[in-house]
Amino acid sequence: MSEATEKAYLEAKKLYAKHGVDVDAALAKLADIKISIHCWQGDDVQGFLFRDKTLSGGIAVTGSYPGRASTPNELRTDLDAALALIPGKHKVNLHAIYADTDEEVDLDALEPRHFKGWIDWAKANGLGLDFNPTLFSHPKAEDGFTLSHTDPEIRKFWIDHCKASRRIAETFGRELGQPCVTNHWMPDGFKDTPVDRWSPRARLRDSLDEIFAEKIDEQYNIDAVESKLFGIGSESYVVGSHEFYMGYAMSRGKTVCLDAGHFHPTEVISNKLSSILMFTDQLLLHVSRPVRWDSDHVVTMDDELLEIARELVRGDLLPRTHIGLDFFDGSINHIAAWVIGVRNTQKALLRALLEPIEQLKQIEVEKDYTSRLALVEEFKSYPFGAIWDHFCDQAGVPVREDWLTQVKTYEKEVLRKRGQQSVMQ
Ligand SMILES: C[C@H](O)[C@H](O)[C@@H](O)C(=O)CO
Ligand SMILES: [Mn+2]
Repeated sequence: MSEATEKAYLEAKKLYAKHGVDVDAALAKLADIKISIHCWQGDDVQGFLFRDKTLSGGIAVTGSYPGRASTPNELRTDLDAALALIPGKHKVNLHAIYADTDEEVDLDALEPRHFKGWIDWAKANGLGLDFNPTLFSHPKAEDGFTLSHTDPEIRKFWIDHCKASRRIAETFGRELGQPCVTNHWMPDGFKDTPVDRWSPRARLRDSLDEIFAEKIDEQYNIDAVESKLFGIGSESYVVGSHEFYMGYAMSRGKTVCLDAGHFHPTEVISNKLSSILMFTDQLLLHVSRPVRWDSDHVVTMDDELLEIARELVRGDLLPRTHIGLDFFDGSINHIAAWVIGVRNTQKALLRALLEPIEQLKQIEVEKDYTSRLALVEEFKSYPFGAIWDHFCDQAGVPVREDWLTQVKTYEKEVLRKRGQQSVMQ
């Protein structure tokens, strides 16, 4: 560590200690938090199974930054490059379309062996894996309906795909010694106001019940369900709404997934965490950033990210929350996007861990709202950056923006040599 970094760290530590904040304990907690890094930022949600299919499902990637991964090996090499710039040991979140196989296999016939390359790589790198069935970018999802489709044949195809996905996830969990979270998200919905809101939801409920009827040990696989308010082409009605999945998860013992970009523009997920975890065991987060119509911009250190982190820390909700990221930006360096998103999420958690929580809670109980506001505001400018620099240094990853130099070198030596691909979706 440079002398200046060390000095700044020791000075900062003294300031926090004045308020009874144990910086070492905060850093130990931070080191234990795994972030699930979504593989799909690395290739603009293209996957490897259906290379000629364009992205569907009411989500979109814009931008054509050169060098996106187009093979499993390239994607893993890119993830290696990003992970080298991120402190701690994490998880990687795969979608079914990222199968590593030369076989021509459809989604309903996928098996754990099609993901052997990922399992071997995760094992070698001490990483966990999470999973998602892919219910989009496929001919059988072309009219925007999957598990709630009116055609029983199409529903069966997607039910079989989700069943296959849970078996793959179970293998991930068993092989890697840590549970795999399998998140079920599907785009089903109508562009315009439907006449019948009930029937698609009844069909979705029944399809999910059939998928989850197969017992899989929760030690290896945790099932989550992700709602959405609207997508492109499903502006008026989404079958899997927030209320639908709240009810479904609560009644079936499943895990709710909250995506920060899936609610009304002024509605925030930070205010939902304590309510949901009051009544369920676990929660999955898709940390993202909505911007107007888009739910998936790269995570920045904005107010909502900080508030999510504070809720998790102040409510002691971290042990019951799986933190995943979900964004895809094709207009910037794909590796930098991962690094920015993960490091920001970690930094927000550190800021929350460095707050004098007991003192603030006591002040609130005493109804001294003036001191509450004053202290919370003052703590926003406490020198958490010096503590973060120390954490990065101890973890052997670049301090501050030094990581960008490595990304630029990687771009020059690896990404630019892959050639210019057109990725505008
Ligand atoms: C690719 C993911 O499954 C997708 O982003 C989903 O999680 C989502 O948020 C869709 O809007
Ligand atoms: Mn999501």
